[in-house]
Amino acid sequence: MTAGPGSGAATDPPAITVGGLTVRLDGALIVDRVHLDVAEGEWVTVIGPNGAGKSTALRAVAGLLPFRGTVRLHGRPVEALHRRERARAVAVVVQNPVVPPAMSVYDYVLLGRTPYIAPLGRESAADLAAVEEELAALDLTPFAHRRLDTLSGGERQRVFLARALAQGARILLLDEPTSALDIGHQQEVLELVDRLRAERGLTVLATMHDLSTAGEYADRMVLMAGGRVVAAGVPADVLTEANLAEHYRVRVRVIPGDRGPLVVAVRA
Ligand SMILES: Nc1ncnc2c1ncn2[C@@H]1O[C@H](COP(=O)(O)OP(=O)(O)OP(=O)(O)O)[C@@H](O)[C@H]1O
Repeated sequence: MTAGPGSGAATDPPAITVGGLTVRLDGALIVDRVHLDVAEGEWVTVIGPNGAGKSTALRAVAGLLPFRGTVRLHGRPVEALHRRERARAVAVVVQNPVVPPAMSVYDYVLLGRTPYIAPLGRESAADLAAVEEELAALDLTPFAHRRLDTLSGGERQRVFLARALAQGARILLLDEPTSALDIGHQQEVLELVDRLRAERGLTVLATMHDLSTAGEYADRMVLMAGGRVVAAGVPADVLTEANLAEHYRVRVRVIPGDRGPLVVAVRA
């Protein structure tokens, strides 16, 4: 399960190792003994119906939630990493982050550089250059001085991604990174992440609802339902009519496409 394009040398630990991951929230079992390895440079997307536990699993991998089991990032237990170390190792784009509404886009993206700035210190020229690079990469330069609360949903989503990229982490966790984007920006953002993955050797673990798009970009997919992994493998093995009918309770047709299976819901 760890093999895939961009895998590191045989002796390198996977970028992400998850073993027996179990999360309870307010006593309820939300993630149930999940195992998953993501190789360095690989893109794995977690799919599954609403409430399957995808976001919770992702947040646990990021070290943002207490869990049982193991989560290792480049071989190191996530809970052993200090805050700054963890932020240099893994950047997360959560769904609907709480943001200071009056903050400018520039200052918000600059927050991504916090793990590199000494406490009470000032940002360096390299920090400012990193912010400008990510703003340009996401077509956000014209918005640099706009307040966050004046942006459209899609513009905000690109700002969240810019902040995560500015963090310079080699692992990117993306929870529904394109849910607020129009089809053009959806493709633009995913292409950008894919290009940066190749250029910077990033490892991507994402959750997505658009199954065809998810299959286009992922090396491997994981289907979760009821907190458990119920299917895993290359997109063509996971995006099957039988899997989707069973776990989404919908009739679908899966058509072979140039870049992966195309999934279309059909009326009962
Ligand atoms: N504090 C909590 N106490 C109890 N249950 C919770 C708590 N927080 C979340 N849940 C439940 O955990 C389940 C999984 O939520 P999660 O957000 O991980 O699912 P998801 O697969 O990402 O769903 P979606 O596709 O809707 O975003 C949901 O049923 C949710 O209601």
